[in-house]
Amino acid sequence: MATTVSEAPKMGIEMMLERIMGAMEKQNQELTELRKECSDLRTSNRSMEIMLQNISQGRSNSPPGLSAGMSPSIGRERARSPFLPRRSTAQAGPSQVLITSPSHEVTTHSFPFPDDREIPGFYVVIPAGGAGTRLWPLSRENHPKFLLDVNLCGNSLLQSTWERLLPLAGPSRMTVVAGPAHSEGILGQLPNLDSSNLFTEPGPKDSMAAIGLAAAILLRRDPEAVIGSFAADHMISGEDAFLGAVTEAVEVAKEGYLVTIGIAPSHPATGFGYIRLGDKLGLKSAPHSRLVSSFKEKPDAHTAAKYLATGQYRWNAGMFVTKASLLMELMKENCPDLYEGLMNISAVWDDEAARKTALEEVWPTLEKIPIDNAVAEPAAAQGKVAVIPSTFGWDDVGDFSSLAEMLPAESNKPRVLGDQRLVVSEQTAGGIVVPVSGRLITCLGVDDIVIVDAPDALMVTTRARSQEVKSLVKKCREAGWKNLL
Ligand SMILES: Nc1nc2c(ncn2[C@@H]2O[C@H](COP(=O)(O)OP(=O)(O)O[C@H]3O[C@H](CO)[C@@H](O)[C@H](O)[C@@H]3O)[C@@H](O)[C@H]2O)c(=O)[nH]1
Repeated sequence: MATTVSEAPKMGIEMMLERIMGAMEKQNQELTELRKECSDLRTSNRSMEIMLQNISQGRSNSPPGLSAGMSPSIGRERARSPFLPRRSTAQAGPSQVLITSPSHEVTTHSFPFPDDREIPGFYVVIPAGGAGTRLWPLSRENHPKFLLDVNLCGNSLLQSTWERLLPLAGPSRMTVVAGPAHSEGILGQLPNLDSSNLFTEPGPKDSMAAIGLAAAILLRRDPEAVIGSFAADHMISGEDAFLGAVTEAVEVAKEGYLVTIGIAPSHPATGFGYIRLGDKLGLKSAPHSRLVSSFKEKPDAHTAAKYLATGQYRWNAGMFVTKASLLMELMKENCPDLYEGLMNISAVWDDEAARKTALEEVWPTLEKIPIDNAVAEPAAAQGKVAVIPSTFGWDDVGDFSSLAEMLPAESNKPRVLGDQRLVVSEQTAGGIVVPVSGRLITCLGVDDIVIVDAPDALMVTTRARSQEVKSLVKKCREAGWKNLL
């Protein structure tokens, strides 16, 4: 059809617009490519930096099973797992920690604290045992949860625990109890830990034997010692509130109590101890302290719900502050064989040959029991346990679901722990994806999913069942996959 005179300018404008749009699109494409090149360059620079750092520190080794990751855009950038911290605490500057409280409020804060809070005669004991199997395949027997930088903040959970408590005890009164398989890893991560303060146990005998061993040794070194045991693998926010609570706990411990720290419960969890608040102690130096009228370790769901409804209960944070002498007395009363065994071992601790013999002979005979059942429950019934109800954020990073809570959420997307570029998703809400192997992970329409993609093992579950990863690990063991656990 012929073009009329009135249509001619319109055609010209349309063509011009088309050309402009075309040029803009081309520019956009070029910009996208440039951005990608920049990002790749940044990544490869970072990876070279890390490689150089590792070479200069003689740390080119990777953990078995967590090595060589590949991705189309980032090549072989991951010589080691990103979940193993690259720095020891001596080299680490103030670190940012991303933490959630039971109310799921996420906060960040910096360490270290001012060092004028040291408490003379106060010793920190960090029992570091257990693999944290609910975080498999991130955690392994050789690289348990406490040695991992689970939220990629730059510090392992153990290093964060150390830095958090250092201001109260100073390096000479910081101690760790762990198995021989982890000694090297612990000393590597905590270069300021005095080797004589690393109490190596021949094998896992649960928390009473571990904390009791430290108490028995410290009691011989300092009969007036007040000790505080703090799990190696918890996350805490609100440093002032935390240090304040521990300082109050020490004051109460000096009065002859076994002191716990109480966390306001957010749901009827069955994996925690429950503390029933009793009367106020009325101590000037510890204004928040209260007596504990009962202590129940890990009640069933029904009982936990009943406790919650009363408003009278707190979760036990897994921290115990007490005179070393009182802890030993309580052990003597409630588990006399364990007491005797530990006293015998501690008597020869400083003589290497005698210690070795005592450990070989006595350790295997010791009762395997958590401190909560061994002494906290019976001592509470006798009115010997106190509590400082806490106001700080606390999480025991028990499983992938609690790990997910620490990450910022975006609607209709899973939370990604690691390289965001490796996860492409569509209508996938509420889950968590951990891309470790370096390959692309895609998901469509699967809500609340948990995907952990290590180079040698892929774990898929739901957030609701992430507590049960432990049983999956057991099954893998039975199926002959011990080398991957
Ligand atoms: N060295 C060593 N440490 C151990 C051993 N067994 C446990 N531990 C350490 O002792 C602490 C507590 O042990 P868990 O086994 O992790 O205890 P839990 O089931 O989490 O329960 C405890 O903590 C809860 C809070 O997380 C509490 O609510 C509960 O009452 C209890 O105290 C952790 O730091 C753990 O590494 C062992 O054999 N050896």
